[in-house]
Parts: sequence; C-alpha cells; structure tokens
Amino acid sequence: MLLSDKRQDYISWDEYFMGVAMLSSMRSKDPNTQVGACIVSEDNKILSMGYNGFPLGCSDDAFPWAREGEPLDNKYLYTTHSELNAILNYRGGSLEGAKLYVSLFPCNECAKAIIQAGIKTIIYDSDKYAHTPPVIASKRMFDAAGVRYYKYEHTDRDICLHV
Ligand SMILES: O=c1[nH]c(=O)n([C@H]2C[C@H](O)[C@@H](COP(=O)(O)O)O2)cc1CO
Ligand SMILES: [Zn+2]
Repeated sequence: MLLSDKRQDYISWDEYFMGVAMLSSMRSKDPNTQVGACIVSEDNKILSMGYNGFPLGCSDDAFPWAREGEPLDNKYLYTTHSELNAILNYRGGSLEGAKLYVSLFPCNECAKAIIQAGIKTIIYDSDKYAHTPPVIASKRMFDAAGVRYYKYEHTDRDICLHV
C-alpha cells in the first residue's frame, strides 16, 4: 500500500461551495441583507454564481436601497435575488440535477425558478425569514416538487482571505 502525503486539512466540498456563495454575497450593495448563491453540478463543478442586486442598467446610485417607504421608493420591486441571478447567469444549457448553495433560504419566487430549472438540492445557511409566508410557501413547493434542502453545517475552521 502506498502511503499518501496529501494534506489533511483541506476544505470539504460544502465548505468550498458555501464559501464561494458567501464570497459572492460580498459583492452585494444591499446595506441590510447580502445574499450569495453558487450552483454546482452533480459531479461538483461550479456552474454559476450570483448575488442580490438591481438588474443590468439599473444603477445602484439611481435606484433605492431603502426597505421602507412607498413601493416605488424601496428596493423590493427592483432587486434580483441571488438565486435567480445565479440561474440567469448560467448560459451553458441545462441545470437539471444541479445543487444550489445559498446563504439565505430561497423565497417563493426563487423557489419557482429553482424548481423549473431542474435544481434538485438546496444547501442553505441562514433561515432568518423561516416564519414568513414566502419561505413557508417555498418549502411547501420544494416538498411537493421533490427538491431536497438541508442546512449548511458550520465547521470550526476559519476560512480567511487576505487580499
Ligand atoms: O431568497 C432571497 N434571496 C435574496 O437575494 N434576497 C435579497 C433581496 C433583498 O436584496 C435582500 C432582503 O432584504 P431585507 O432582509 O432587508 O428584507 O435579500 C432575499 C431573499 C429572501 O429569502
Ligand atoms: Zn428570492
């Protein structure tokens, strides 16, 4: 038998892909909630990434990032969610059978896109809106459609980037 000299403290697949999702979230201009997503093939290849932001051409300086106020004067009508951005950013064909790593549990609108895109597994971190109708509806649809979801398990490892 050959003795392997490989490193033992390499990061797991889940740490790797959730790390990429978290890094993507750092691109978000949303002052309150930054969300990142990373779509991965069944054989662990990264297919796409996304974060929450305004659509192309809609300047972060012209559109509002406020949470409150009149519907036309706050962010909710204008933001594209990280999961939808990750799906739309993929130009390579089918996402059938793919996995989605996301830093916040997907809302109902993203759930519809996720299901229709053929994504079959969700690995999420925060579920801070679990009690709200969009997330309750989302879980109801995932359960009906056979989309599996499980919470990311944090490890003790600190992953630092010094750039
Ligand atoms: O699944 C999601 N994905 C996603 O990208 N978002 C974005 C939209 C908003 O920019 C922000 C939520 O804002 P807030 O927490 O201030 O309500 O996160 C929100 C959700 C809701 O679950
Ligand atoms: Zn959403």
